[in-house]
Amino acid sequence: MKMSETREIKIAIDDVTLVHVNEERRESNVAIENLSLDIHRNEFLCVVGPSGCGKSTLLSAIAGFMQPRDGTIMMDGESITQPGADRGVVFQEYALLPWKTVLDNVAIGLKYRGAPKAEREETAMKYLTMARLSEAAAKYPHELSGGMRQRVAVARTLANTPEIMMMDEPFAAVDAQTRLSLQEELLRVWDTHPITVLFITHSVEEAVFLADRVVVLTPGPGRLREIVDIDIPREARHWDTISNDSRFVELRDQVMKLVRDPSR
Ligand SMILES: Nc1ncnc2c1ncn2[C@@H]1O[C@H](COP(=O)(O)OP(=O)(O)OP(=O)(O)O)[C@@H](O)[C@H]1O
Repeated sequence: MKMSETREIKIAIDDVTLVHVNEERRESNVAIENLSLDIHRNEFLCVVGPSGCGKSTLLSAIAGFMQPRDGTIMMDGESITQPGADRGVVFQEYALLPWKTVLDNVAIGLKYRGAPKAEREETAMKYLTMARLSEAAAKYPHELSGGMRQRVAVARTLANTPEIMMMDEPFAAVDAQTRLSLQEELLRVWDTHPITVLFITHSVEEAVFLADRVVVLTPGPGRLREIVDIDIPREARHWDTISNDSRFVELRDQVMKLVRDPSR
C-alpha cells in the first residue's frame, strides 16, 4: 500500500469461524476459529501459517465458496454470500485452457461477460503486455514455461478487473529461480496496477518480500497469531540486494519464529 493512501477497509473479517462439514460421514472440521482481520484497500497482504491452519479455507470463504458458521465477512460493507467477478482467484495450478491461445485464455472472463471480440482482445492484450507476454499471445499454454503460464494466469485474473486478487500458493509449482522472478514481476505489475492482494504462501521469505503486512495464523484450527508490518521500502524489494538487507533478515526471522513456535 502506498503510504499516502488512507487505510480504507476493503474486506472486514469479524470473529469468523469456518467449518468443513461432511454430511455423509457426519463429521465437521473447524478450519478457522474466531478470526478477526481487516484487509485494507490496495494493500498486499500475505497469510502464512503451518500446514492445515486454514489458509485456503479462509480464501474460499472470501471468494464466496463457503459461508462462515459464525461471524461475518464483508466487502465494502456488504456481506459476501457468493462468488463474484469482483474477487479474482489465481490458483497454484495454472488452470489455463489448453485448447485456447494465450490471448483467448486471458480474454475468457470478458467473453463470459459478453464483451465484443475486438474489445476483449484489446483488453487481453493490454494485460498481456503488462505481464511482458505480448509476444506469446498467439501461442498455446503447452508452448510456455511454467513461469510464463503463471504470468498468463495473473494477466487473466487482472483482465477481469477484480477489486481483490487472491492467490493461493501461486508460485509453488515453479523452480526456485523462476519463483524469485515471478515475485519481482508480480510486484512490478502491482505497482503499476494498484489492487488489493491476498496472497497465501508456505514460504516466509516470499511473504516478507511481497507483503505490506504478513498475517501469521496458529496451527489449526487457525486463529490469529500476529500481524507483522513489513516496513521495507518498495524500492528495496529486489532479490539481488534484499537478502543482505538487515531489516529483511530481521523480519524474516521474526515471522519464521512465529510460524515455527506457536507457543511463544
Ligand atoms: N473440503 C474439506 N472437507 C473437510 N475438511 C477440509 C476440507 N478442506 C480442508 N479441510 C480441513 O480444514 C483444515 C484447513 O485446511 P486448509 O486447506 O484450509 O489449510 P491450509 O492452511 O491451506 O493448508 P496447507 O498449507 O497444507 O495448504 C484442515 O484440517 C483440512 O484437513
